[in-house]
Amino acid sequence: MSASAPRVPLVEHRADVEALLAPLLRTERHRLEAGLVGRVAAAERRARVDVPSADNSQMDGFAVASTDCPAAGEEFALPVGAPIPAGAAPSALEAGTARPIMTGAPLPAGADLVIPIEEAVDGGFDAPRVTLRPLDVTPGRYVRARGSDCRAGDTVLRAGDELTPARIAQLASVGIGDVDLVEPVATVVLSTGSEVADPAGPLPAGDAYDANGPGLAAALTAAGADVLSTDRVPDDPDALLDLLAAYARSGAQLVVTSGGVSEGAYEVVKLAASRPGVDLTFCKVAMQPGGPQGLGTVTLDGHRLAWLAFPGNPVSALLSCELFARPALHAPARPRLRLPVRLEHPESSPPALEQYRRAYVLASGAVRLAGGPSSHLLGALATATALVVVPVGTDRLEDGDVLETILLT
Ligand SMILES: Nc1nc2c(c(=O)[nH]1)N[C@H]1C(S)=C(S)[C@@H](COP(=O)(O)OP(=O)(O)OC[C@H]3O[C@@H](n4cnc5c(N)ncnc54)[C@H](O)[C@@H]3O)O[C@H]1N2
Ligand code: MOO
Repeated sequence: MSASAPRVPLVEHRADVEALLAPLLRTERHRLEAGLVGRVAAAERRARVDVPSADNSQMDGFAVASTDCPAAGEEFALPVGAPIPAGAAPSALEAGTARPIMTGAPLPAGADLVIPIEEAVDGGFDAPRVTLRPLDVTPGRYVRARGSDCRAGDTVLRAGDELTPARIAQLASVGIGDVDLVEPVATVVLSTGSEVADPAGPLPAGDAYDANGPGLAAALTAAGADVLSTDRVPDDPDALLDLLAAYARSGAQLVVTSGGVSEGAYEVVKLAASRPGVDLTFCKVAMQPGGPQGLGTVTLDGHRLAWLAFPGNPVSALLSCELFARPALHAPARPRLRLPVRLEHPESSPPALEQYRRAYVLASGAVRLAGGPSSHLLGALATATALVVVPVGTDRLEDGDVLETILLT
């Protein structure tokens, strides 16, 4: 592409990445179990039962009819009937009696109120009579109504929802034993660049340790991908294609590369793009960091891989994963809020680009920018808790400006 090609709007590139990855996303049914925590639902589920399944007691105490109780605070005695443990199917309450009832036990027909044992002033669960002085005798007190948590037929899971511990608990509580989930996409991560070194080894002068391999592998794993391997390759298209052929044979569905997509003389991904079997397009997205992007497919030995070619600067690579790969892999959406930005002095932003600034969320509910806008400033991203989105058309940020903020934690 020429240097003057128009910038592609971010939403357009995101849609292209989604279209590329959509055929890779399979759905499978799984038995509901703890190991599914963090996975993402592919389909809606509805409650099979009311929860609670019957009107039941919220306290250990006595089930009574409110019509048998004088006013709140007054003392009165009632004969004690058969106790109702949790799990019992109780007979009806005889008028003018009290039944010991345990938390979670069904309310007997005829009772509309539970008086907790702490409000018994004489007698108890085992005595023939109990004297009560309730603080309140309003019908429904300490009664959990059938269906007050969830009604049969209510939607309890939507496509795209993350299976959190609470969701797993609720699904179980409404009788759902299996769920349809988005299956992890088999992914390989490849850091390109002759200067990119193994973090376990020595660092030759002027080189850089491979931050993108571990970083992208972690980000893709967090997005639900199954990362099969992480490798490095020098600026040599033959070496790159050899690795891609091995990936294609290994059952990988997606390769994510970093580097080699800008305007230099040794852009290895761009050089590989002219080889047989490689179908990649390159563009500059109207964003910063993360402008130079490539996407497409590579077909080698009869196996086809989708290919996301991210830029090499470490913040650009991680941001590309956040904004393009995550939604396309159907990872749960991050919370987005509009928050005021606290600045010591005004900051500039390139008005033609959507700029992503690293930031901390303050206890006050505002955000403070962390570090500068450059795409090599990985340290600030490592400590940031949010990304502030400076929209296209903005050339200056002032203290107190309210901006969309993506929460990262
Ligand atoms: N003439 C132009 N030059 C550049 C442009 C441009 O539009 N015109 N765009 C700049 C932008 S923006 C970015 S982003 C980078 C993208 O370049 P590449 O994708 O080709 O990436 P590299 O050149 O290979 O690397 C860039 C930078 O990042 C370091 N790097 C690369 N991989 C890793 C890694 N795995 N771990 C740590 N650091 C890595 C690399 O050493 C470079 O410093 O291009 C600009 N140039
Ligand atoms: O787009 Mo580059 O990612 O700004 O450094």
